[in-house]
Amino acid sequence: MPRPPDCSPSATDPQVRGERVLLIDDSQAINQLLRARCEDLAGVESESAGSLAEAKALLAQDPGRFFAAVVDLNLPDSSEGEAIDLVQAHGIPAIVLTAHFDEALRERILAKEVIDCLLKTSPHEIDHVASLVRRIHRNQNVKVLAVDDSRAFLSYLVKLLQLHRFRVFGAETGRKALEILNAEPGIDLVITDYNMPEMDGIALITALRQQRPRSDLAIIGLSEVGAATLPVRLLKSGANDFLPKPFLVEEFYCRVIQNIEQIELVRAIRESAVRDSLTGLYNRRYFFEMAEKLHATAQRRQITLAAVMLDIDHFKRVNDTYGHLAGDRVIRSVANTLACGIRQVDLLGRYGGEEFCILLTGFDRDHLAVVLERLRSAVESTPIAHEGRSISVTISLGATLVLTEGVQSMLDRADACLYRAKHEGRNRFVIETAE
Ligand SMILES: Nc1nc2c(ncn2[C@@H]2O[C@H](COP(=O)(O)OP(=O)(O)OP(=O)(O)O)[C@@H](O)[C@H]2O)c(=O)[nH]1
Repeated sequence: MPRPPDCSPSATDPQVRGERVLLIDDSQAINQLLRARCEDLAGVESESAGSLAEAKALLAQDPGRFFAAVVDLNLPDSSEGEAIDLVQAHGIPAIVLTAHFDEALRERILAKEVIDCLLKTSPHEIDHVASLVRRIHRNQNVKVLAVDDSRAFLSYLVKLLQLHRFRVFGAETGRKALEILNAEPGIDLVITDYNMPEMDGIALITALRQQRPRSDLAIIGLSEVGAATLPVRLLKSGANDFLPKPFLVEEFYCRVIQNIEQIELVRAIRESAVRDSLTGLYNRRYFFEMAEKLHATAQRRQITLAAVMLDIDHFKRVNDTYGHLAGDRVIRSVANTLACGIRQVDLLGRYGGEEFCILLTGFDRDHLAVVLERLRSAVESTPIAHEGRSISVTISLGATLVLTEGVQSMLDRADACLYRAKHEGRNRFVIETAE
């Protein structure tokens, strides 16, 4: 899926608690296989220990770097699951691996409040572990709101969700839930009880649906076993799913994960429809869709609108000298530099090939010149590493502040300015104003 350029290093995001997974298994082969699958499938780095003693040594320094641990139940120096207790004592949730399985063992391990207990008998199972590691890693950035008027049950829900590393919010009333949802952007899942005083689950779900559709916010309704029609009433009022209380913890996690992944899938499909696959910038179609709105607002409110066209100088030479893969890398790097050089409110898109377009509101000529010079100089001073070589490129930019009838005609005028900038020697900008 094309992803928008990232100007903030996610590794330093204070919300992300750990970036690595700890693998504890006395089989080197399993550790190596897991390490490879966690990297390939989950994009997650790992550190491994072959025994309880080695795990202790790894955890002696900065255990906060681990967001989860995959723990073999039987180690040479531990056969009673001491490694599970060890990682949990450091606040690290555990995925437990066993070579064989029976119901009594499963019960005993799940009672230790682990993420899951899985077999490690086939490569298929190892992939399953890696998928779970990816899920837990991602959960660190997924916000979930739990709503229940019973304080005890609410803290139980919160605990279950925190074990899977979600960022959890709790509310004891529907009204409080609505307050949290408005104050905290980006909540993806609400789990709400039905039986609550003042505002019951159905009233809360109805209110939530007025703000966010099913495809954007998942809701799971919970209720004690009661009226047979209750699940269907919850679903009809807008819940995506229903779970009777009390539930099996494993079923709870299955449903939470399914609902979160549904939301992520819809989001990914939406994103890939509006983003260019090489750069992650908006594609031309979506750029125009948004640009028409900005243009209409600028006309209505009488604010200045600048249309900018820019392209990479002598880009054909980059392809000819270093090859098309290098050319693609240069286009990606320039896109990233541009994205980091403008404000969030500005609109940037890939126009085609090595050409980009930007719309900016509220700038006079002098301020626009400052922005364009900043972009020009940022690209010039950002060499791109490719196969041990460093490629430097420059850009030329053309811009108009003449607010004509449509976006296309403004971009045509900006393109004429870009042509002048090329003609005057490249690596520069030309701005057209109304005077
Ligand atoms: N690698 C790569 N090359 C592309 C892509 N899209 C277009 N190109 C190449 O970009 C080059 C654009 O070259 P020209 O339009 O001649 O312009 P230029 O060499 O940049 O020269 P000036 O614009 O005049 O400075 C062509 O060789 C295209 O094949 C792409 O997605 N990836």
